[in-house]
Amino acid sequence: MRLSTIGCGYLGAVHAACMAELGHEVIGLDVDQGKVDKLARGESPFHEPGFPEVLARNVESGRLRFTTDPTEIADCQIHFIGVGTPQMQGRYAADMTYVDAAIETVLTHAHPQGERPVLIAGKSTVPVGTAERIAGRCAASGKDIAVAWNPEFLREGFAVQDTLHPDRIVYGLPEDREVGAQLRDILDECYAQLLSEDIPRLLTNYPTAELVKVAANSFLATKISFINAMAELCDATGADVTKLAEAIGHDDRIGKKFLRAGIGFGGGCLPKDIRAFMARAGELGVDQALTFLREVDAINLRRRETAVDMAADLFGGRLVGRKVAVLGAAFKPDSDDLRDSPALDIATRLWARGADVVITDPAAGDALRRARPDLHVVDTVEQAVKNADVVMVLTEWKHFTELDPEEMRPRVREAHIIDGRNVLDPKAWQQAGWHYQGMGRGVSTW
Ligand SMILES: NC(=O)c1ccc[n+]([C@@H]2O[C@H](COP(=O)([O-])OP(=O)(O)OC[C@H]3O[C@@H](n4cnc5c(N)ncnc54)[C@H](O)[C@@H]3O)[C@@H](O)[C@H]2O)c1
Ligand SMILES: O=c1ccn([C@@H]2O[C@H](COP(=O)(O)OP(=O)(O)O[C@H]3O[C@H](CO)[C@@H](O)[C@H](O)[C@H]3O)[C@@H](O)[C@H]2O)c(=O)[nH]1
Repeated sequence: MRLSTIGCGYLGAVHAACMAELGHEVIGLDVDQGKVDKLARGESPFHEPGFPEVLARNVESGRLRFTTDPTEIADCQIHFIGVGTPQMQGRYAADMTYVDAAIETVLTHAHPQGERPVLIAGKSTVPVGTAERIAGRCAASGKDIAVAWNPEFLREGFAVQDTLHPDRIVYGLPEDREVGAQLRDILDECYAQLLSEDIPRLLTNYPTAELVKVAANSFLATKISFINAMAELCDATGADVTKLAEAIGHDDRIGKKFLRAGIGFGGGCLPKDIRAFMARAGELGVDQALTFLREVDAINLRRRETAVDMAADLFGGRLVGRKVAVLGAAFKPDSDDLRDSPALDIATRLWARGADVVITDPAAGDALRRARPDLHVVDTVEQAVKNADVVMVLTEWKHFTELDPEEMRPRVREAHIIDGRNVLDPKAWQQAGWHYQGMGRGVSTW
């Protein structure tokens, strides 16, 4: 099939390359000339394991192309919408201007031919009601262009694997059964190879598909904030939240995943998605249903200040003149994404309280230098920790979790380590002479 992906960021570029990997002919359209030039050369504009290989292979084969010229999407059967839906400045709601612009691009340049409608398949995370609104806009255009909502659940760091082996596929379809069945068949043809692997495929109406996405992210965010609330209790009582999470996680009904306490969640999805969901619930007059998400957000943001206070408390509450080595800038390991990164936020707060902050990240260094020229960014852990008064592990890159405390000890001025992700072995660090502090990890011989 001939497909387009409108928006070639973390989601769209990976989706485009993976669809080409499935044998489709794909054109990726983006408004960012620099990004398109890189992608067209087969070079990844961001850090995502496994993506460079899939990208290069499919660009080379000619099945995958990238452009800024919208006329090139004319004869595609499906247009996947993967543009951003960021939080609006100063508000909780999602900024829908990019989605609306992408839809206008398709309506202007797509040329439906033959018996089947051209399909707009929305992958961006949007407020419930968007698909219906866009379908209305398509109908008004007079062109034979229809809409399905096909939310994306990939995780950064696992984007290729998650796109090629998703744990479920959801199609939000129009209520008209005949039209809906036609759109279902078009998507089935696109995903035939995935569906042959018995991946669950759920057919829903538009609002259900849109809600599935934000409900999933709200649940994940809630799980993380729940365990971080428990971390606060652990700090107040000397209990160990990592043991607590392990113990409750043995109950299948709770499960072990997403119970890692620490400095909390960030990234381009969870924080802005729960806020946009609350804003939309308010518009729908059901804001009370989601007031718990305010608490989820508040608990999450509190973790960042808690980490800063932990560092300050080591020096009687004053960070002025203290050298803090921050290990990690990206919002999670195996990514260079700095959007709403707890690590970067903490580094900024430390700096604002007068600390001499030196930060390093195995992948996000260049992006960090561009985004934050005010911060002192270095290439290596050795440079970062040199003469540090406290070392903070804020992104759990393997590179950091495997650090040797014995080898690190002579490099620092004062041997304080704050484990913002609860990923280090406290005993190993203590035995090497460090004062170790986790987040809600207490001090226990057990
Ligand atoms: N990043 C993820 O892991 C992920 C996973 C699932 C869903 N999502 C959702 O997918 C959407 C995209 O997220 P992302 O992380 O890829 O964002 P991103 O910022 O990395 O990418 C968005 C891209 O869209 C481009 N763009 C903006 N307006 C355009 C237009 N009119 N025409 C063509 N291109 C345009 C931008 O230049 C950018 O390259 C969001 O709604 C997000 O919530 C993201
Ligand atoms: O137990 C945990 C698990 C995660 N995190 C943090 O939570 C954030 C988000 O992590 P993760 O969900 O793995 O990353 P994303 O790539 O943002 O993926 C989420 O957001 C995407 C965009 O909507 C969805 O597609 C994915 O399904 C959803 O997991 C990161 O800062 C993690 O450090 C924790 O603090 N504790």
